[in-house]
Amino acid sequence: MDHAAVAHRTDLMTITRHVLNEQSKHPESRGDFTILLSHIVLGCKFVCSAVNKAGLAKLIGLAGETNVQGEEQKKLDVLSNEVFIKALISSGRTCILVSEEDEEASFVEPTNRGRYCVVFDPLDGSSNIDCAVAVGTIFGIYMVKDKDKPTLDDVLQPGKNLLAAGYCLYGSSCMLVLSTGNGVNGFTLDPALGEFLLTHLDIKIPKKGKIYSVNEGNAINWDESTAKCKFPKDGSSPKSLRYVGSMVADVHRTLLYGGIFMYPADKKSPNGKLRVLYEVFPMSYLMEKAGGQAFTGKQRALDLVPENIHDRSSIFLGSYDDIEEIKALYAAAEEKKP
Ligand SMILES: O=P(O)(O)OC[C@H]1O[C@](O)(COP(=O)(O)O)[C@@H](O)[C@@H]1O
Ligand SMILES: [Mg+2]
Ligand SMILES: [Mg+2]
Repeated sequence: MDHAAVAHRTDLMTITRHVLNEQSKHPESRGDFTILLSHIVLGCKFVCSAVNKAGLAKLIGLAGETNVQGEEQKKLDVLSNEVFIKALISSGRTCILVSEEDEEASFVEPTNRGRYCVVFDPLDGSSNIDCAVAVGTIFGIYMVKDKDKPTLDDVLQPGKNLLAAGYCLYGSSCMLVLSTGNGVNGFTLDPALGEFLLTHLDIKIPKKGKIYSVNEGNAINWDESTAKCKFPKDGSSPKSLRYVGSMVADVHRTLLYGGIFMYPADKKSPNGKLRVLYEVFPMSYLMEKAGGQAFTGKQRALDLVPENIHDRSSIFLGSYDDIEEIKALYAAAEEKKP
């Protein structure tokens, strides 16, 4: 690593400095948000190092427990969950925590409580952990109405009320992609410095893409509209299929290259597979902030109002024009219905 070259770069923007710059635009801000984000960043660094050495540290394989989704938990699911819960509570800025791995929402002790609710998927793409394929962490942040009287309604809010959302990709490089409302930025972890540096400023998804990402293995259970999604309306050649099976990796590629990521509802899973609060909402928020769209097959994903913390939803997200075509497909199918 040519540190001298790095040191001379004027844009040596760390994620902390970026968030502080954002904070300075809000004179009323007390820095709570910045402190919360710095603890999420710490959690991501910890999980990144654990993922990188999973095979060495005997972090491969099952933990021997089953989570509320009925999924067998991987050791890294459990470790990542513990790391984020500890980091979020020790920030002293959180009030309610919702994790994919915990059946119930956690209400932080009043003595150590803050104003933010964090919904998160500590380790996304669990099926890929043991084969060292890219995985990630997904999070969304809401504000509690009254931190002295927090209720589940503070998290069962539509996604459009999110204050911020992001994900951390543990892939060939470790990247944290974040939006606090103004645009989407990407930060790459410099392993030597241990710092996330700004490498992708103001990410904008291409208006149209050549790639679609879906588990084609479910195609047999799809309805007619879903089966048509990969075929561009203009009759040009079908999009190319790319599917990692980790939502973070598939959405990250979609955000940078354009196209569609989808996990549609089907005969087998009438509500789709992905969870509204800590998968669908954060990714939909980022997609919209980057100029794309997120659609459930019926409505704008961020307008959904979840009834339970582990609700699932069908989801199509990606390039603006591609999602417009999918919305037209579903609208046409709706019109044809008797
Ligand atoms: O194996 P399938 O049915 O294609 O599902 C893959 C999807 O499930 C997930 O792995 C679910 O997330 P978790 O790994 O966090 O449970 C997504 O990352 C991914 O998009
Ligand atoms: Mg997940
Ligand atoms: Mg998970």
